[in-house]
Order: sequence, then structure tokens, then C-alpha cells
Amino acid sequence: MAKSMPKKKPAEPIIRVRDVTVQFGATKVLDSLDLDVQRGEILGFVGPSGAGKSVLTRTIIGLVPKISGSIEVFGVDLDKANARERRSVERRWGILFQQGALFSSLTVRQNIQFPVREYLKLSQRLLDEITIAKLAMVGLRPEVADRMPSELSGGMIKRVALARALALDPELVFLDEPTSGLDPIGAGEFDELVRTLQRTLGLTVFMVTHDLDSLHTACDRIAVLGDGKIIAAGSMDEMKASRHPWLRQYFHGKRARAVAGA
Ligand SMILES: Nc1ncnc2c1ncn2[C@@H]1O[C@H](COP(=O)(O)OP(=O)(O)OP(=O)(O)O)[C@@H](O)[C@H]1O
Repeated sequence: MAKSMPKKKPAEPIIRVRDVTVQFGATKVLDSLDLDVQRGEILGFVGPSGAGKSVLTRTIIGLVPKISGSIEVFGVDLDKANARERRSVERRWGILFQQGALFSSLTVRQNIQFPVREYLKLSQRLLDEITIAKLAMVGLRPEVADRMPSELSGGMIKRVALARALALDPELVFLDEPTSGLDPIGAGEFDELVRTLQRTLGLTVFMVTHDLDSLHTACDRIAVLGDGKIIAAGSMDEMKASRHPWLRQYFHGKRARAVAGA
């Protein structure tokens, strides 16, 4: 009897955005937008400045109200979820925001422990152990725990912010322009770190970025936002093959040629 072929695991959306419209006054920023983010992938989310990348991120996590559409995260429709269900979904994601990455008046230790204290009641000893483990995970030494954010380099701030985003062992991480402000070497190292963490922890990563290097080295798939919708989604090769004017400019422009070494 012929052996049956192993079944390919079906794609499983961790984030499912359907028909989402977000408007500020008379301005529609997102217009009936659909997007899926699959379990285990690093999705790079790009688009022109002001297109609404941060707005979509903030809408998914519930900080910006939508006027229509639905969003499911981990299969839970957040509009229909009660407070307890919402909290249990929120506990499964970590966020690294573009601005104000760390609380400036708190030490590194307090920053990392902040989300843990919000959701769990743990002894100080355990909290300190988690802090040191998360610092190690992002390549920082334990001594960093007692520094203030003002005593850290830009790259270290991003790493601590990532450690904080990982504090609750999330399955899903939102990164809003994580490499902005870093020099190319620091940015490259950060991309490597995200890639390693995604592989070792099985993370799903939703990464807003302008950084072509990140798209090349860190992302499995790219989604492009334009005119309030996803105008393209796929691999880097598919993006490069697109005839859409913005994609052509972005993926074949001077900067893109420099990244590709052409
Ligand atoms: N709370 C708000 N009230 C009014 N308008 C807003 C609000 N938040 C965002 N916008 C507008 O929505 C649009 C999209 O902003 P957003 O920050 O999402 O763009 P972006 O694609 O992330 O841009 P960038 O790449 O420059 O960070 C902008 O025109 C912005 O001014």
C-alpha cells in the first residue's frame, strides 16, 4: 500500500485582521484592510512614512479604535472578549514601541520587571532571576540591571526594551522600528538577535521597519501598506518582482541597490 504523504501543517494565523477601517476626523488611515500574520514567522511591515503602520500596530493591540472590521489575535476577537480574556491575550504578547522605549525614571531592572508585576505576583528573588535571564537572552550582562536608561547606549536601550518585551515569555512580539537610530552594525546585530530569538523561542514577530537590511536578513515575509490597504505581501523576491511603483522605487532604488551590494 502506498505510504500517505506527510500532511503539510496548515498555516495558522496568529493575527487575523479583516476589513479594518480606522479614521481620524475626515482622514481614513486604514481602509478595509486585511492582513494575516502566521505563527512562527517574522513579518516585516513596510510602507511610506505616514501610511499608517504604527496606527495598524496600535489598532491590533487595542490602543486605537477602529470604525469597522474585526481583529483576532490567538483566535480571540478582542472586541468580543471580556476583560479576563483580553488580559490573558495581552499577557501572551510583548511590545517594543518606537518612541519612549524605556521608562527613563526607572532602572533597567525596574523596566524589565514592570510588565511582570502587572500580570504576576512573584517574589523579588524570582523577579530578579527573570531580569537577569532576560538580559542574558538579549546579550547584556547582569550589571546592566542597576543602570538608568540615560547611562545606556542606543543599542543597549533597544536590547533592554526587547528584554522587557520578552519578560512574560510572549508567543508574539510587536517591534515598531526596532533598529531606528542604530548604526548599521548595531542594527545588523539587533536583527541577528531577533532572528535567533524567533528560532529558539518559536516567536511570531510583527516588525514595522524602514530598514531594508532588516527585511533582507530578519524577515520571512513582507507586507506593504499603501492607501490604507495591503498593496503587496510575500517574500523579498516577490516584492522585488512587483511592478507597483512604490515597491519598485523602494526595492530597486539607490538605497536598495546599496543594501544588495549592486
Ligand atoms: N491619534 C491620532 N490622531 C490623529 N491622527 C493620527 C493619530 N495617530 C496617527 N495619526 C495619523 O495617521 C497617519 C499614519 O500615522 P502612522 O504613525 O501610523 O504612520 P507610519 O506609517 O507609522 O509612519 P512612519 O513610517 O513615519 O512612522 C498619519 O497621518 C498620522 O498623522
